[in-house]
Amino acid sequence: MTTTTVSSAPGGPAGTASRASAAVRFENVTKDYGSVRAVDGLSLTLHPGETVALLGPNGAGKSSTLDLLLGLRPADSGTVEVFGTGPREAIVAGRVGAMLQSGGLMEEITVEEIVRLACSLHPRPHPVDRVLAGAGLTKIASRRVDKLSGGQEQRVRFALATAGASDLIVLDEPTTGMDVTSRQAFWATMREQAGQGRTVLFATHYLEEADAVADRVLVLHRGRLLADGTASEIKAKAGARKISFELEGPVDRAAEDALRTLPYLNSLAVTGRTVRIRSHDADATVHALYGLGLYPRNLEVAGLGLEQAFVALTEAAARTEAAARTEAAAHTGADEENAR
Ligand SMILES: Nc1ncnc2c1ncn2[C@@H]1O[C@H](COP(=O)(O)OP(=O)(O)OP(=O)(O)O)[C@@H](O)[C@H]1O
Repeated sequence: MTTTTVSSAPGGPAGTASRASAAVRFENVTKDYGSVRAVDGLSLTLHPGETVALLGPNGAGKSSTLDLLLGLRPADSGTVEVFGTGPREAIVAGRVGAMLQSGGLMEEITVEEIVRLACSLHPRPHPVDRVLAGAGLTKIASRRVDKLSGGQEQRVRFALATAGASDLIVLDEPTTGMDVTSRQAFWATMREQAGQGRTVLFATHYLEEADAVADRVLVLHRGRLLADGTASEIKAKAGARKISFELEGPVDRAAEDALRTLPYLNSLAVTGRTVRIRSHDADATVHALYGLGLYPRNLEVAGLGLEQAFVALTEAAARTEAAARTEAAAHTGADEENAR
């Protein structure tokens, strides 16, 4: 049987004070859609003032996680708290602003009117002009919402998310469809919001945005947290430095065996005389390489981008899962064999 814990309000039982100081707290949260487990025992804490990127391949559970956080769907089990209360209480108190991926905007209403409406509904509204300017909408304030381009619609959604002084801003793939200039303006506004102490959580497929904007990166895979750290820490976890060089002669078995003894080795690929290595600590690996007496030439060391790190991590997780499935299937086969 699964249970959903009802979150406690601030000032409640012992232990609540530290819980309330977290902006977001997930504890062992699970969400199923029929036979699909979208969120699988997820635990995490976001602290006030953090800007956090939520990454993951398609279907990793990013939108489901945000839906749970916003109280749009109930968790099947576990606890979801926003500023120490349930998501709905936090939203009613005006503490959360959200920009979701889809969701139709009202029709036959102008940009200014819809923003004005959002401001009027917020318990702690910002001035309408400021919200319009922050989302780059001043020049198209009198245009009808149903006549906007996809990127302009995104900016309206952003304006709705920032209509008041919310403490947490949740954004699901916010810059999809925006041109480069709009994106830059968007992130400038977002940085301003974060600078005022707001917590910002955004799901994105643009890894360069996560790298440039986020203090912290969460990588989801099959509803589970695969990595949690700064962009640099995520890169390091994936074996973040690439080392390449050539050897004078062909790389024979002895040379390859010697290379495999290098410290902090994440992967080793040999093509003819060219050797490519991924290392968790390039300085230590290169230092040891010179100790092997192999005389590397044209040595290059390059950083792994967040994108490559993300691909490396998710592919490694998929490989581990596939190996576990194969092993489980082999066990099942052996059990059946033994039973005969
Ligand atoms: N309403 C739903 N009914 C059934 N299955 C769903 C529903 N919503 C999501 N799923 C499934 O749950 C899993 C997680 O989906 P989710 O949309 O949370 O992932 P995501 O990381 O946001 O993906 P994307 O990057 O493609 O937006 C997927 O397997 C998806 O097919």
